[in-house]
Amino acid sequence: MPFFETGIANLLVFEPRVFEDSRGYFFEAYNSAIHKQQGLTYQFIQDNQSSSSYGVIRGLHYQLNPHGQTKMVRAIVGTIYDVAVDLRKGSPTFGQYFGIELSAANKKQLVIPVGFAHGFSVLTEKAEVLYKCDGLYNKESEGGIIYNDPALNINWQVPLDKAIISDKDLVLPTLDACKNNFTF
Ligand SMILES: Cc1cn([C@H]2C[C@H](O)[C@@H](COP(=O)(O)OP(=O)(O)O[C@H]3O[C@@H](C)C(=O)[C@@H](O)[C@H]3O)O2)c(=O)[nH]c1=O
Repeated sequence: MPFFETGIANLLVFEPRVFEDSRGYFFEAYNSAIHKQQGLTYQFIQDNQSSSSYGVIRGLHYQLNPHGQTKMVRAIVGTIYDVAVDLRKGSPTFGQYFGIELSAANKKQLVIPVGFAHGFSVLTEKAEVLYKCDGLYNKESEGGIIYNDPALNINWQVPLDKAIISDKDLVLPTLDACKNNFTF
């Protein structure tokens, strides 16, 4: 199976089999049957794409239930450091994060279940990120955690004094300040 554990339950890395020949390469970026064989039964209904320059940090974001989203994230241009924070009530890894480089070159994807906050930093001059979601965007359910929460202590792998961050993300609360709102 092309899925690998991360040390956080149900947070998985997907590594597709890549077929290379004289024309270039081919791979299945998503095949629902392979996910079903792994016991993953979500149905993706929204695809998002964003482009960012070096030093951008987006996140950490989540949507509250019943609008929580499973996300399957990859970089199709450049390299990102992708981060998922476990927000699931009662999880032995609550408040812990997993980070991984996802790149156009390594073709890895992070499968992030409902109950995680998600964010990424951009490690190359430019990165384009594509992610599938099994729930639609719901502005009223959006929530987030500040990228530099000392309790999370995320190493974003870019200089934080030069990071490019949206006004919205700069005023997000710490995990401690919002943890009682979670419905996961
Ligand atoms: C996320 C989203 C945003 N938008 C709009 C709202 C806003 O005007 C504009 C930009 O939105 P944001 O600033 O929230 O974009 P961004 O900061 O890239 O938000 C994304 O960050 C990553 C880390 C995630 O995990 C995503 O789920 C999403 O939250 O796009 C949609 O129309 N649909 C969507 O699904």
